Amino acid sequence: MTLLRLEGVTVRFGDRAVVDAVDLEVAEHETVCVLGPSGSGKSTLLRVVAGLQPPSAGRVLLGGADQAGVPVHRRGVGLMFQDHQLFPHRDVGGNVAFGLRVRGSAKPEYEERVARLLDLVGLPGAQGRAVASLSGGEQQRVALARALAPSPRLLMLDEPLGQLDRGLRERLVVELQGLFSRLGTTVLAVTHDQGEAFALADRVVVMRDGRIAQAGTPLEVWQRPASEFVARFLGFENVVPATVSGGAAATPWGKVPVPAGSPEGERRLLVRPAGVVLCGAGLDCVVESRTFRGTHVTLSLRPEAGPVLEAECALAAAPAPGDRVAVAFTPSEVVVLPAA
Ligand SMILES: Nc1ncnc2c1ncn2[C@@H]1O[C@H](COP(=O)(O)OP(=O)(O)OP(=O)(O)O)[C@@H](O)[C@H]1O
Repeated sequence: MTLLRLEGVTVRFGDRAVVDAVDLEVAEHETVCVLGPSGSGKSTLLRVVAGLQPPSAGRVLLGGADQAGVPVHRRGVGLMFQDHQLFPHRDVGGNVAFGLRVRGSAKPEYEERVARLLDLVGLPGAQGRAVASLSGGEQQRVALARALAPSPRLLMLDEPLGQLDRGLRERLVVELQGLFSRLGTTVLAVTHDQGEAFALADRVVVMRDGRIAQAGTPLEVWQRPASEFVARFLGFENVVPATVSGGAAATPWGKVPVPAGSPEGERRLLVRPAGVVLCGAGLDCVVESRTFRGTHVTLSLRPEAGPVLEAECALAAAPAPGDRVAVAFTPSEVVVLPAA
C-alpha cells in the first residue's frame, strides 16, 4: 500500500523552481533514497513532506490524506537531520525520551520504550551517558533512537550518516537496513552519497535541478542509468558520443559492440569499466595510472584514439603505469544512452 504520495509537488523561490513537478510514491515498509548533487532540491523535498516548507503547487498525501495545512507535529513523521541533532544538555535517555514526553506519555511507559530503543540501536543501558561523551557514530544512533521513539509512520533522514567516516558509515548502513526491515519502518532518506543510497534503499530516486532524472531499484539504476547525467553522477567516466547501427557503435575508441535491441542512431555511449577488458589484440592503450580497490584494480588508460578509458582488472593481472596493453569491449557492460 502507498504510504506517501507526492503529486506534482513544486517549490519556487522567486521565479526558480527548486522542486519542479515531482511525482513520487513510497510504499509502506519501503526505504526510498533520494540522491542528487548539492542544490538539486533533495532537502527541500523532505521539508515539504515534513510540513516545514509549503509547496507552491501540488499535493502531499500521507495514508491517502492531503496534508495541506497539517502542521509538522500532526503528520506522524520522524525527522533526523545531519547536524545538531541532539540536545547537548540532556543525557542520552532524555534525548530519546523527548518526543514521548512531549506527547504526554507516562514515565514508566517511556522509560521502557527508551530502554528498548537503545537496545535496538546497539547502545543498551546508555540512558545516563552525557551526549558530549559519545562518539560521532554513537550520537548518530541516539539521534536515530530519538526519531524512532514516537513510532513515526514515516521516518525521514537527511544525510543521516553525512558526518561520519567511511568505515563507520558502511557499518551503520548495514545496521540501519537490518533495523528498518525488522521494525517495518517506512523510510524516505536523502543523501548525495551514492554508496549510502545504494546500500540502504529498496528504491533510489536520482534528482537533477528539482526534477527526477531516474527512479528504480539500485540494481536497475546501476545497470541501466537513464542518461549521461545519471551515469556520471554514479561515477562512470567512460561516456562518449556514438552512432549506433547493426549491433555496434562507432565511437572515438573505434567500434564498440552494444547489447542486442539497443536503440540506433546518434546517441551517447557508456562503457562500464568492467566492460573494458585487457586482451591480446584490440584498441592499443598506454596505462596512465592504477588504483588498488581491494578486490580489483582500476586502470586509467590512454588509448591511441579517443578520451581516457577507465578499466577494471584482477589484482594479479594488473599492468603497471607505462605498460602498453590492448583492450576489447564486452557488450553486456555497454549502455546506449540518449543523445545529450
Ligand atoms: N529558503 C530558501 N530561499 C531561497 N532559496 C532556497 C531556499 N532553500 C533552498 N534554496 C535553494 O534551493 C536549491 C535546492 O536546495 P536544497 O537544500 O533542497 O538542495 P539539496 O539537493 O538538498 O542540496 P545539499 O545536498 O547541498 O543539501 C538550492 O539552490 C538552494 O540554494
